[in-house]
Amino acid sequence: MSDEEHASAPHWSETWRGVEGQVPAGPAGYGAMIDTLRTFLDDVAAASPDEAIVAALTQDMAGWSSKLRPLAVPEAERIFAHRRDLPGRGQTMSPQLFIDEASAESVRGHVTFGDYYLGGNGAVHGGAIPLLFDEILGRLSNAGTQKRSRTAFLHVDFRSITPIGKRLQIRGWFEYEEGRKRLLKADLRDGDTLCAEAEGLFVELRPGQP
Ligand SMILES: CCCCCCCC(=O)SCCNC(=O)CCNC(=O)[C@H](O)C(C)(C)COP(=O)(O)OP(=O)(O)OC[C@H]1O[C@@H](n2cnc3c(N)ncnc32)[C@H](O)[C@@H]1OP(=O)(O)O
Repeated sequence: MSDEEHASAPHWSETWRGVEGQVPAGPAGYGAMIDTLRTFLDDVAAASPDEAIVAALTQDMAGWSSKLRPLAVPEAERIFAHRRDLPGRGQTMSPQLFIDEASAESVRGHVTFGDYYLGGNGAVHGGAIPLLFDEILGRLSNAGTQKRSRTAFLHVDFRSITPIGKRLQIRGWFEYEEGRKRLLKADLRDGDTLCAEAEGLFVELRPGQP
């Protein structure tokens, strides 16, 4: 998907876009580069390359690392994971989350775990699913007029296998707020099948807390 297609896709509600503030513009094509990186990681995970391909790939990747290393900037100036206008925030640590509907109280979206997230026997790795829940609930906790919070705990129940390569539905919502504490819940479904559900406590940061 091109940056233009990303930008016109109905992914962020105005509510989320408004509260999440400015995003770094970044160079044209950044979203497409991250999409290519995601596909690349899936291809690496799925392939059984021969020795020549492994050697060539290692050399190519090392070449790109040496081009990128001198371009490193401080965290505040980084683009990776800061493009909140793009599905998946322009990062590859967690799977690409597409938001279909969002408000300050709840959010609904979809996600497909590629081969990169395979645990075994066609099931998504058990560590990749909490990443997704933390992503969606962390963003929801900080939506609306909320002050910034951090995850204090994230409890995940794995109810059935989460399949690789299938479009899954994800929802998140506020349960309650009490002082600085916000309890949020989320679930991940494959059609009618509940794959996993989560409960997270997010604690509003005091001034000066990192
Ligand atoms: C765009 C980005 C999207 C992705 C978002 C991702 C969000 C994240 O993952 S953040 C990274 C992971 N989280 C962290 O690193 C947090 C590390 N922990 C901390 O910084 C602190 O422990 C923090 C801020 C959570 C709480 O510390 P502090 O502010 O001192 O709170 P504290 O005063 O101890 O507790 C406040 C209340 O929360 C409760 N609480 C705090 N931690 C817990 C916990 N783990 N379990 C249960 N209750 C807790 C306390 O009991 C207290 O309750 P009450 O007011 O009823 O007495």
